[in-house]
Amino acid sequence: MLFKSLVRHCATIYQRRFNHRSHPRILITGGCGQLGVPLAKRLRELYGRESVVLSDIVRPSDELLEQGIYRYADVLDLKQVQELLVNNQIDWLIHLSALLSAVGERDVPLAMKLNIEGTHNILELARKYKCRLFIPSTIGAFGPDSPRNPTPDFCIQRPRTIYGVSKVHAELLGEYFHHRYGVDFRCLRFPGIISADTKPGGGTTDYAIEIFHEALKTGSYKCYLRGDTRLPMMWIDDCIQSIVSIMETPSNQLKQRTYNVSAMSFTPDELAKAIQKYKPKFRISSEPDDRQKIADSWPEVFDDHNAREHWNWNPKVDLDGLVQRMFAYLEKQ
Ligand SMILES: NC(=O)c1ccc[n+]([C@@H]2O[C@H](COP(=O)([O-])OP(=O)(O)OC[C@H]3O[C@@H](n4cnc5c(N)ncnc54)[C@H](O)[C@@H]3O)[C@@H](O)[C@H]2O)c1
Ligand SMILES: C[C@@H](O)[C@H](N)C(=O)O
Repeated sequence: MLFKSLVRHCATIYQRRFNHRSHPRILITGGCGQLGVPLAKRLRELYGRESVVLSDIVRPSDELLEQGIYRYADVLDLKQVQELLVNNQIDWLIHLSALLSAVGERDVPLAMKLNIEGTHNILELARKYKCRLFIPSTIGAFGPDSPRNPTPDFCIQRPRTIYGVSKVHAELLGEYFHHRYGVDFRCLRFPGIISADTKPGGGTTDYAIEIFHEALKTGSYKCYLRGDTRLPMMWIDDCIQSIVSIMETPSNQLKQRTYNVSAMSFTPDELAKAIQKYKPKFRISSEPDDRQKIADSWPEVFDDHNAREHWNWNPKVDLDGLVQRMFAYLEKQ
């Protein structure tokens, strides 16, 4: 007992003196959303409960508080985030706060503030404190002039949503900070992320989650996109694994700083067919709204061969696997 605590004490002194840790200390901004909650859970499994500080501006659930450290932090307040970085000796900064595509179009001034000014604050802090920085981008960073099937990493990007514009801004500024100041910036462009236990935050791809809840509740779903609207999608566990993989990849192995990652592409009609294997009576109809125009400007199929080649990106879940996982979780509730 005495020997063990002596060893622990020496290890702490060693780590403090040489600033050497076996695990990174991580701060997640906007961490109470669809991606942040499962990401914090996975990072705590990998690096220890105390290594991850989850932050947001919302009141966390009791369950979330029990899982580890939570701190209030508004990314528009640089000093607040700075204090957290310094006090917790943060090594990795994972910046998730953002307004998504559909909600962004409803409040452009707020989207500009949060997605652009918030990102400026985070980049400045990553530069000052030499943090490894992850900012997710999206299929929404492409627009109607981009090749849509497939969409490669490098091509014309002229998005028509404030969300897309703010994400291209983040990609370019992150890469600029990397080249100009040596910031270890890493960015993945995600497709629509599908999860069962966390809710989507107001994007164009949210239908692919809502449809499961309605299938169980009413047996039918009226989709706000046309039945033939093809979009890239990904199961949440693959998304979380992609973040862990890119963050763990040695910097010199990354041949670019922004990568497409994909797993599958489907239309509402194809998803409905896959659901009918479990719920044969399920019916889908469609009444397109403003989100149709957004979806029509986005990639249909994402080309992510660079991520696969450079750091072995390899998603595990396909459409059938996704449907099976959604029902397995939701039917237990
Ligand atoms: N979910 C997807 O399908 C998807 C796809 C591509 C990219 N992304 C990106 O991943 C990131 C996380 O997405 P998500 O789906 O978890 O979003 P979400 O909307 O579920 O969560 C965003 C969080 O940001 C928080 N937030 C809002 N204003 C804030 C502020 N001023 N300071 C700090 N936090 C604030 C919100 O409270 C919310 O919890 C975003 O950058 C998004 O663009 C998501
Ligand atoms: C695709 C992604 O960025 C988000 N789910 C949205 O639709 O806005």
